[in-house]
Amino acid sequence: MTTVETDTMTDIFLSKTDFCILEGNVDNRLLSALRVLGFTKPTRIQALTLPHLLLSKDLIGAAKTGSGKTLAYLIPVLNILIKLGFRQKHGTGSIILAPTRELALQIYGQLNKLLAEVELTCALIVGGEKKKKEIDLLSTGVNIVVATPGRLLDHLTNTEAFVYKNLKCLVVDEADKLLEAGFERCITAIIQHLPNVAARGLDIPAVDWIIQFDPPSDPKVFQYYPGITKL
Ligand SMILES: Nc1ncnc2c1ncn2[C@@H]1O[C@H](COP(=O)(O)OP(=O)(O)OP(=O)(O)O)[C@@H](O)[C@H]1O
Repeated sequence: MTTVETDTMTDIFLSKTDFCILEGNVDNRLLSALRVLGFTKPTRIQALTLPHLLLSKDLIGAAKTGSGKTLAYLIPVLNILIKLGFRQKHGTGSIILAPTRELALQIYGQLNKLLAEVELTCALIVGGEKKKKEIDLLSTGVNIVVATPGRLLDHLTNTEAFVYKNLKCLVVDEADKLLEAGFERCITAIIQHLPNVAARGLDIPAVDWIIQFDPPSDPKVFQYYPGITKL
């Protein structure tokens, strides 16, 4: 897709065309999962972000709770890994970070629904669960990891069999909450472990798109996104 095509796709999406517009750009099995879920039209944040994320652009998106942000990033994340032919031997291609177990579980639930017809593997790595079980799981080569920060950092540091050198996407869900919860140091340490992501950092100038149609009431919140506190 060129930029013009990207803009056109956004326009078509915003004029309430359905997910069929993604045919040819998104794997049919993902589109089929969307149909099974009964999702026909993208929400506004999905319409605004999908054309960019499908081109693997870096993006910060802000929209109110319940607006469909999870699918907005899950569809492109899965599509990228499918396109690249990710198998268990390639290890983890995407990490999705969430501030709480509850949110991580919610994301994991949506992820599994989208993966109904796809062979990618996924795991939920959250504090409070048995570490040995997670180590065994990570050792099998898990393509998508949904995690809370503390437990993820623990595995990045201590689990030798955790293969993440092929990582392609890092999603920081509810980044403002992650930092509110005092995780900033932990997230910085996580990013230092990650190839590609660490090299580029998460600086605002390195982000291709910032899509924000429902900004937080206090703009200062943006000062606390990971990677920009030094600005
Ligand atoms: N295109 C769509 N059409 C219909 N329903 C959708 C669509 N996209 C997502 N949903 C549903 O809308 C609900 C809210 O979506 P989601 O949890 O992704 O919102 P969110 O913006 O991530 O919320 P939060 O800020 O709480 O994480 C979910 O039940 C989801 O399955």
